[in-house]
Amino acid sequence: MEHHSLCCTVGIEELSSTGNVLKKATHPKVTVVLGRDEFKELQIQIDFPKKHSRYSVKEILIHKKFVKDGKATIKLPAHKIHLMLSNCPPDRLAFFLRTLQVKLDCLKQKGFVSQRAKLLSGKTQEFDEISPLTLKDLQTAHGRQEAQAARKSSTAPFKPSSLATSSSQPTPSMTGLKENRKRPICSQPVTTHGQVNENEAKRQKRAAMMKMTSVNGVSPSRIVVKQLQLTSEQNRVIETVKRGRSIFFTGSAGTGKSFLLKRIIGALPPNHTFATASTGAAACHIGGTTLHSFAGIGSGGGSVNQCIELASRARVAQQWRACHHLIIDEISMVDADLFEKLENVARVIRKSDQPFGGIQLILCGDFLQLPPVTKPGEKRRFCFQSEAWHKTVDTTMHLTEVKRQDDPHFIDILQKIRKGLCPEPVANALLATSKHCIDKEGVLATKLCTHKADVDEINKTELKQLECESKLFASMDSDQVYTSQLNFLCPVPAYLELKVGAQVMLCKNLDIQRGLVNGARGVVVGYEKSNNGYPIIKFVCGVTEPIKPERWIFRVGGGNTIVRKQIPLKLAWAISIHKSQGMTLDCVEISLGRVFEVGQAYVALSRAKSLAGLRVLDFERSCVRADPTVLGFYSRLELKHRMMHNGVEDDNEIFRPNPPTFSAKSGIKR
Ligand SMILES: Nc1ncnc2c1ncn2[C@@H]1O[C@H](COP(=O)(O)OP(=O)(O)OP(=O)(O)O)[C@@H](O)[C@H]1O
Ligand SMILES: [Mg+2]
Repeated sequence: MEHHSLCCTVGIEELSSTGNVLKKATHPKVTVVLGRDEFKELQIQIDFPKKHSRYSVKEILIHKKFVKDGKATIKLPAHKIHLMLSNCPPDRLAFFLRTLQVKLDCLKQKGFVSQRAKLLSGKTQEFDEISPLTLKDLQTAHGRQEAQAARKSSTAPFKPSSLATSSSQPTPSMTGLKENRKRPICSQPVTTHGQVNENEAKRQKRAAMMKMTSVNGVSPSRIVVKQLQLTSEQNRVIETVKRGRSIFFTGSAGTGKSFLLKRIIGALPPNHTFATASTGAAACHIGGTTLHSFAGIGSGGGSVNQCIELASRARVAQQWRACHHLIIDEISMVDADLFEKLENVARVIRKSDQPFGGIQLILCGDFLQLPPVTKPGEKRRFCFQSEAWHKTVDTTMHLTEVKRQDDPHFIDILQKIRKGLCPEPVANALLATSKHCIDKEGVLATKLCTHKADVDEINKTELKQLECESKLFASMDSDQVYTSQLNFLCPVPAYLELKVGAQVMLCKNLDIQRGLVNGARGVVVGYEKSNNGYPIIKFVCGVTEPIKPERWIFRVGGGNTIVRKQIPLKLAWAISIHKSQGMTLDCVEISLGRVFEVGQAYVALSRAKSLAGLRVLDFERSCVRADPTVLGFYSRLELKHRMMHNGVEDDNEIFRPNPPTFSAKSGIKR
């Protein structure tokens, strides 16, 4: 169902022969279906409440610049029609457009039935939903694109730079296209997340892809799926979300909670989905905004009535009313008081007696990581201790497969630390890391500090000590009015000062396969000779390459977005443990002498991908602490789960905090 239909808003523009708009109508909540007619030719059908319209598709133009925002325009020149799709779940829209494009390419390869043959056929009109994409379709379409590229390049003068783009448009000689077409390949359907339906099909697909790689030198993942696949437990969470349940999903650090949230965001309609997190850094990981900024209740410190008054301002209230799905990452840092106020505000502003005013909540985090910030002397109350939590959250699910680390020994150490346990072997293993030499070819380990003042001091001093000239890179912000908001939300500064030798960290996933991922560590080794003079970074993963500006887009409510374009780097001699929450780091040095918070040591240690990439200084067993209230909460959940399901896993609630399981890479079975 996912590949061929879209439920969204459709604007239909009818054009004159000169291209002027004659008529325009917008239809919210209609279904756009991709199908085939009786001649197996492509059709787009729009299902309105009482009728449908069909358009045969032979030539199309697709504008997909805003697919990530759930918007695209399909131009059908033969019909003089523009279909403007909006409020589509972004991932689903991307897959729909891909299906449309690929199926059309395949059809063009095969050839259309002539008008005369159609008239003479006497067939009755039919409409069948289109079949899912298969590897064969993808290859056929890919072959057609290559042939087009080859035709273009045979007429265009040779440009050396065309080699640089060959990774996205391989030439036939590079891909061995001919051999490729003859090779038998599986033709199993591919789903939204690129999974084929059967295990055997998976195996065949992998084998086919491996063959393609070896012959073509082209990454098959580029041809087939760019996205990493979800684990089965991640899939179960996404299915529960799609069923409309208000859910809290938890799991230890690195089990892919934020990763999954991004997929959930991609599966929900953007106009009604608000992605937030308790901190700016965490919000940035999921491309959202802070919970405070969404809620529009200032710091949340006022009384409930004051909060309601603040949230009643037109722009904020409109946001609350538009929200059907509220996502909150790093929920552990939201305290009970704030959660209760938000629940109250939601009911009043939305004029609904339902919990949270009927909004579906998608909460995610690990309460054994950083807790809510409290003032001295204030009693801490976690949001799971609130009445509002019990009223709202109807499903709790647990992710158990650790994806950040793949060494079972290190995962085991981290699991103990998470629960506040530090037996002697664990302490010894961590103490032994103080001798680790983790600085690699000029890339020094990032220091994780307990206090922010130390971070600023270290980065400033270290940069100053480099004797060469500095270079300043200024960001391009969509609107100067939002610069301070962007400074808060965006991981990269408005002005990035670099010097050769500066320790930096990548703040965006650029190329997962090559290790250019958010948190990847590197050092500045020079600048491009071109006009732009972008910094050339040598990364720990072995890649050395210039880093160009990237865009960060933040939804600030009401469908509005603010954008910053900047080099995706920040100084990385040091960062604070609070800022590091949610990150994955290559090489880390942690000073735990001044730990002041429960879960702080766990957050710091669990950023490292491996023990080998970790150096712990001033380690004392006393710095490992877990909050007893949280431990109680998790044990109660486990007990409840055992009692309800007698150890049998249920679709609605999974709770298996013990023991941790490991990703396939670790080689340990669950
Ligand atoms: N299904 C998956 N396949 C491959 N990699 C994955 C998958 N899920 C998560 N990852 C990777 O695992 C790492 C950790 O994921 P993520 O940051 O989402 O974990 P988390 O549970 O949010 O951790 P934390 O509690 O520290 O915030 C990331 O590098 C992410 O890309
Ligand atoms: Mg996370």
